Amino acid sequence: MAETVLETAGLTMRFGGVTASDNVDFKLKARELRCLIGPNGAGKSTFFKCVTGLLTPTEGHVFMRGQDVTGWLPHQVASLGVGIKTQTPNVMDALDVHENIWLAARRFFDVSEARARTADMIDRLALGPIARTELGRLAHGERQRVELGLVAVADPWLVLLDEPAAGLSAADVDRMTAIIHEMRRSAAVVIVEHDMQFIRSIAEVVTVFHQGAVLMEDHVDRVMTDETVRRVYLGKKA
Ligand SMILES: Nc1ncnc2c1ncn2[C@@H]1O[C@H](COP(=O)(O)OP(=O)(O)OP(=O)(O)O)[C@@H](O)[C@H]1O
Repeated sequence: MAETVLETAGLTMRFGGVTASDNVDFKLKARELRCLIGPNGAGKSTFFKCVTGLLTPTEGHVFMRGQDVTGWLPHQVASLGVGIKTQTPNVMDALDVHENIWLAARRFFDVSEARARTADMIDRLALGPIARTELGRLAHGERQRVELGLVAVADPWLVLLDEPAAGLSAADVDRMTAIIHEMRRSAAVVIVEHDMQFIRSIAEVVTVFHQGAVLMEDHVDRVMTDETVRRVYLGKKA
């Protein structure tokens, strides 16, 4: 049976009187892809932040490959070999694409390995034409592609992505999908996403959040046709 790479047990986060994450038990297997969906305020981001170390849960635990990482900071979680893409860009605008990817690779590999991986990533992401362009000058879709490159170049075994398709064109979403599929050859992937078209195109098992708790966890096709999910959380158009 595939190894469980990410698990939460009773994960709870309260902000004053608001229970943003409510006793969430979650399990993800090696090379599994899981989308987290739910309406605004359902608790997806809070769950994501507790898992990535941006927030310390009020109660409960986060385990990665069996290790209790509850309360670890994001850079400590990342040092385990976990790729994290938050909604806040983690790039250096004054440096060019090549330099950004090189720095990300160098955190994990020696000089020659980092050099090879940087070149390979630029090639795979078709970033060659903009390799010497400063990040600050790139279009949104190009930046998102670079940010995914920063995650992928470290060869993570677990990838956590918060709204990777936000604001992307259809062509950029296609590229993003291809990159995610490629990462999945060696990594489990969690994606928090609003874009239903993207979810339909990429998702397998989907976890639906509502009021901080898990409402349903099933294959995307069954989730999309579930009456409760459709009526209450996705709207009739979904
Ligand atoms: N820092 C905070 N302080 C107080 N309340 C918060 C904080 N962060 C989130 N909340 C509340 O927790 C609940 C869950 O919010 P969260 O952002 O996790 O939901 P979400 O599903 O990610 O929503 P969205 O899709 O809009 O991003 C909401 O009621 C929100 O107002």
